Amino acid sequence: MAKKKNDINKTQKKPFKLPSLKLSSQQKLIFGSFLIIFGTILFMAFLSFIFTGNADQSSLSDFASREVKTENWLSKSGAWLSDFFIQRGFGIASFIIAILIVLSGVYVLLNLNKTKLVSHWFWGMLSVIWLSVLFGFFGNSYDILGGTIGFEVNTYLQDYLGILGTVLLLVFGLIVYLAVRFKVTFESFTNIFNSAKSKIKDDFSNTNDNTEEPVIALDNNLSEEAAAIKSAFDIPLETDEPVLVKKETPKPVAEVAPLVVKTPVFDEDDEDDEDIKIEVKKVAEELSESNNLSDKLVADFGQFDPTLELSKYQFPPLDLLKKYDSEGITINQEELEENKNKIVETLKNYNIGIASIKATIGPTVTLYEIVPDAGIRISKIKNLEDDIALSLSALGIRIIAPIPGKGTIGIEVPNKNATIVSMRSVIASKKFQTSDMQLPIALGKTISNETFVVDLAKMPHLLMAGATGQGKSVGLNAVLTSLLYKKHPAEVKFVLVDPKKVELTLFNKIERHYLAKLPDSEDAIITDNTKVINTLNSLCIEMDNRYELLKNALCRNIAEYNVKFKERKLNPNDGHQFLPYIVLVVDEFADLIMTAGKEVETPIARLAQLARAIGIHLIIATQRPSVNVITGIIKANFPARIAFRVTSKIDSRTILDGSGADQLIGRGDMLFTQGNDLIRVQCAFVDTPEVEKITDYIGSQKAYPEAYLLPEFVGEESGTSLDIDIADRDKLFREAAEVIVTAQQGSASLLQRKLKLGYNRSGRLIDQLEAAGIVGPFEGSKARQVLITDLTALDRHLENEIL
Ligand SMILES: Nc1ncnc2c1ncn2[C@@H]1O[C@H](COP(=O)(O)OP(=O)(O)OP(=O)(O)O)[C@@H](O)[C@H]1O
Repeated sequence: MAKKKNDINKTQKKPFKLPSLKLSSQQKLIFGSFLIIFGTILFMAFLSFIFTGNADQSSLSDFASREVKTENWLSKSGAWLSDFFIQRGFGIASFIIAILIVLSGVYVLLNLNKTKLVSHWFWGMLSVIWLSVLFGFFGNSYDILGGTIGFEVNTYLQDYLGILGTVLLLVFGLIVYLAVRFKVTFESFTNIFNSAKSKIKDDFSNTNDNTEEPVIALDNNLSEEAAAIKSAFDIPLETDEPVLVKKETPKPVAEVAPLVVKTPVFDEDDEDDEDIKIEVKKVAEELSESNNLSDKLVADFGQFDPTLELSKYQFPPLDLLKKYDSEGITINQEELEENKNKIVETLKNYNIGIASIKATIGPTVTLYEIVPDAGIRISKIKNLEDDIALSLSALGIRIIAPIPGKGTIGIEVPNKNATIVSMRSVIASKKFQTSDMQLPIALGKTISNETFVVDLAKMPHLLMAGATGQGKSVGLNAVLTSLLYKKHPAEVKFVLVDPKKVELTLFNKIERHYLAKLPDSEDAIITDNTKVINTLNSLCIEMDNRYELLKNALCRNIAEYNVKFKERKLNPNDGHQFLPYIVLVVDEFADLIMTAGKEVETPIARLAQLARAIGIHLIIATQRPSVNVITGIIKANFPARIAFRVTSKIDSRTILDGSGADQLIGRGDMLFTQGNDLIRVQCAFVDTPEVEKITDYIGSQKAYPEAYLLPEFVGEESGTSLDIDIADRDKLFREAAEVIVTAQQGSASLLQRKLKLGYNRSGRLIDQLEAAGIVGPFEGSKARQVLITDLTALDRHLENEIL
């Protein structure tokens, strides 16, 4: 068994592989052009040698001497090279070598298939040898024809085979060459012969007006053999009328009979069979090509570039952002010492000894890490928070006991002079510039003065809370600015909800670049609460539509989907398109939830639960982080939270599930969490004039014809009660009825799938169908009963309704 396997392995030919010689583009240019020039030099020298070879004969021995003149076009080198290749080598067949060298140069330069080049060299050199041996016959009178090698090999062969034997050997060599190289067969010879013959015959018949007689006469003159060859060729030419005449003529019947037997047509058929085989192979190749249509498209047009429509778009330059004088941390040694002493003393007062203390200076706070003496309870230090704050006479002291993963206790003490973390410094940081995150946000700097960059796509939604005046709006602007500096308008769209009507208005200028809106709305920035509800529901429809696209494309998330689309594996005719990320920003969420309640909460919760995979991300900011604003369902779906300073411990608990936010010092001092650790960050500061400059810069550039349009949402006003007026029915009512009747299944999710609708609209459609008596009432988890049996009955039902 094993042996058999081995045999099989042996018989399986491994494809010939050239040793890979990797050349850089520059090396290819140098090497390729060298070969082309060298080959051309050889060619010119050889050509010149034919005329000047004799004259230069004598000068070759004095190659080194400058006085000796040569007549070759390429002087001494030309004369020497020609003598080497032609006189002492292969004779005039050496021209082929020059051509092969030029060809090699072209292959290297254009990076063509090297296996083909090897084949050219192999067959080229065989031709050189064959020709030089052939020309060797004339070596005595014209020695340059075959060169020394050709002459010597020829005479050697003649010694053993004689002239005739040598000629036959060369003919045999030629046959082998033609058969192997050009796949010439015996039939192709006969075909050439036949076609020549038929041409003569055609010419002959064309010159005679009376075609019938001479053809018969010609046939009569044919020998049996010749007639057979003729018929072999005539049969495929169906329009060849003289042949028909010949077949109908009774006279040559006797000849026709053996024709059928002897006719080489069958041989030709056999050959045809072989051709068919070859064609089958071709079909297979074509098939494989069509499978890799996307590869071909990518090879022809390159990957799809979503930024093409605004290919000249310029990202805002760094100069638009302000530099601050108070930037850069200055270490105030005195302050450090003073704080350290106070900490040590305070702890000593409570009998807590310290083994070591270390300080890390951040932009707003300094972290003192202490290692207490062995045997000290951590809770004891934690309880001293207020006492330490008192003794340091500073606001915003936070004790982290212990610092996760470090085994030390941290005491964060605000610096006397806080430094501003400018947006410019975080945007310019290497960490942000080189990040390959999908939606990178440079939030600010950590306590150890490192730039803090997070990926919104990973969060996947963000909840921001903080008392008024503590830096929320600046935080939102920092988030939006980060995305503007990193993402092309084709890659991200913002849906901005701003009930305060002032904070986000600046972004109006980039409406046609970066904003998304409802088809019928005038302003892209939403300030009206009813419009917010429509927009949120529209986003839900967009989400459902995107899920449908992802499902059809067999992708798990938007990143995979977009990669597939860029690789041209998804057909735009099937509704596929490049999907930009959508970032929904809601400022003053409290205001919204107070006025719209469940109507806002439901779509927000739905988006928060489901939208992460399809690239819709939510950022919600609120002043009042109370439980009736940040409800359980919202909290559960927003694992990433930012807390600016809040006024009470309760608020801190609502937003962070723990205290800490109440001990912040304000002005952009914040705590960030993504589920586990709390990270203290100084938010980057971006002022309104800076945002204005950025939006002006972007707004002045070429834009899309309009903002990114979200799917249309038919609002609740269209009614949900069961006594729905016929005129108020949804535009898709009839279609929905047909879907339900055809499937005999009264479910809203069926409509959602088939008509690509959102949850709410399909629910409303079902209500309307119920009101129209097409489906039965709601039956809990079961699908509703369909009361109409088929489409004809449905037509009748709807017609009666109108009457
Ligand atoms: N990151 C920061 N660095 C320095 N100063 C800041 C920072 N963030 C905010 N501030 C200061 O705090 C002030 C108020 O900030 P901001 O307008 O963002 O507060 P807010 O929380 O949005 O207030 P409101 O809820 O009333 O709109 C700013 O004008 C600025 O002076």
